[in-house]
Amino acid sequence: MPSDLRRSPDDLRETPYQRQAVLGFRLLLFKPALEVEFRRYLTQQARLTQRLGGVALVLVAGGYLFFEHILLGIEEQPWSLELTLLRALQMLVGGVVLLVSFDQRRQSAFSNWLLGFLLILVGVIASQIDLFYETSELPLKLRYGAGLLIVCCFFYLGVTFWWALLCAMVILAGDVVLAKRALSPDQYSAHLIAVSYYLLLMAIGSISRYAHEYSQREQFLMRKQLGWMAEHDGLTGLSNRRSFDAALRRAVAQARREHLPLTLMLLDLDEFKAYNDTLGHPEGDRLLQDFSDLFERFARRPLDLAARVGGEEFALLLYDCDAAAGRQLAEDILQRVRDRAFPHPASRRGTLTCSIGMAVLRGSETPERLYKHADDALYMAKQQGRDRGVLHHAG
Ligand SMILES: Nc1nc2c(ncn2[C@@H]2O[C@H](COP(=O)(O)OP(=O)(O)OP(=O)(O)O)[C@@H](O)[C@H]2O)c(=O)[nH]1
Repeated sequence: MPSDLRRSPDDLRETPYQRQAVLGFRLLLFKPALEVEFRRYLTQQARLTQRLGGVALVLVAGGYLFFEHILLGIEEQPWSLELTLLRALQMLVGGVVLLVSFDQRRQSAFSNWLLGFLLILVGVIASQIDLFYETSELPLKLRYGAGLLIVCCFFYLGVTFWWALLCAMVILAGDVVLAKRALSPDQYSAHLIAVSYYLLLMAIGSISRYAHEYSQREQFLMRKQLGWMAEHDGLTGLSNRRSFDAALRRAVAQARREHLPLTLMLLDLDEFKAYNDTLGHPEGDRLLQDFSDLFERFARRPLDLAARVGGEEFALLLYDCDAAAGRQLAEDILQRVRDRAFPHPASRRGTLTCSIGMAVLRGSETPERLYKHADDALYMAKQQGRDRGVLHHAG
């Protein structure tokens, strides 16, 4: 595990990815919500190999069918029709794998078990075909098809380790059961050599797949962590300025298209420099975190966004919110901060207060202009004595 992922400093907000990295995943399982996300990631990663696997299965099964009919002349065998049907079924499964790999919407939800089931099906068919040859008098006998499928469980299709292991074990058990039924005691004893070879393949496949999936999980956590860091503020866990700017641009475009009001609120802690100077920077950081926990609850709708856009400056984007509703919400925030009474020994009140500047999107105003208006209103709130909200007026 990379050391920077393992670290979870007290002063930074821990992400689910860091938490999982600290907890570890030796059993190749994440916490349920993260596991769902990982499965989606895994299926996306395996899409190409699934496609190749599906095409390979159609070509290999089709190629064998051609070879068996044209070159081996299996028509004389009593099991010729069954073999043809089984080969056709293998080709059909290849087609289904191909289709599954293109069905992006449903893929991650059920592909793990569906692909596992298909692997078992093709594996058991391969066992049965091996046994046809084993009991025949043909000079050339095709063998070890089941072994090939055991290996395929661990690679190519993006099936998770435990599920792949279970599939491989079912194929192996199926092979043993079919062989016991179809072969004479002598033939069965000889067949056990193939079984031991399958066991070996299963062990090699398991070890390789375990190591591979472990590093895939590690990579997943790293990527997610990096993605999170690019969009969030490490101290408070709120969206950062960068993702806020992007959200603001999107919200302005959407509000204009839907003819809905959009309010931007900029909020600044009052006399925070004095707080830092009196209690120290680490206490200042803690206050920023506590304040963020309170503040982010005011982003209630799906398109609302709470962000930390500067040192002690926060922004709240309120979609489908007009001036009256924005004013009311600003009052609620100010009151909530007063009620929470964060001690601020260096302030006149003795507890923390904040100031809010608001602007409502007008006409063809740009996101930058909207931000500027909210910033001007915040400046006025500070000028008018702090602990208040001011709405920017046109003109
Ligand atoms: N602890 C801590 N302080 C920060 C952080 N970012 C900025 N600050 C401090 O926030 C303070 C902001 O000070 P000012 O801009 O003068 O604002 P203020 O003291 O709140 O005054 P008013 O806004 O006018 O009420 C500065 O002392 C910064 O060092 C941070 O991440 N952690």
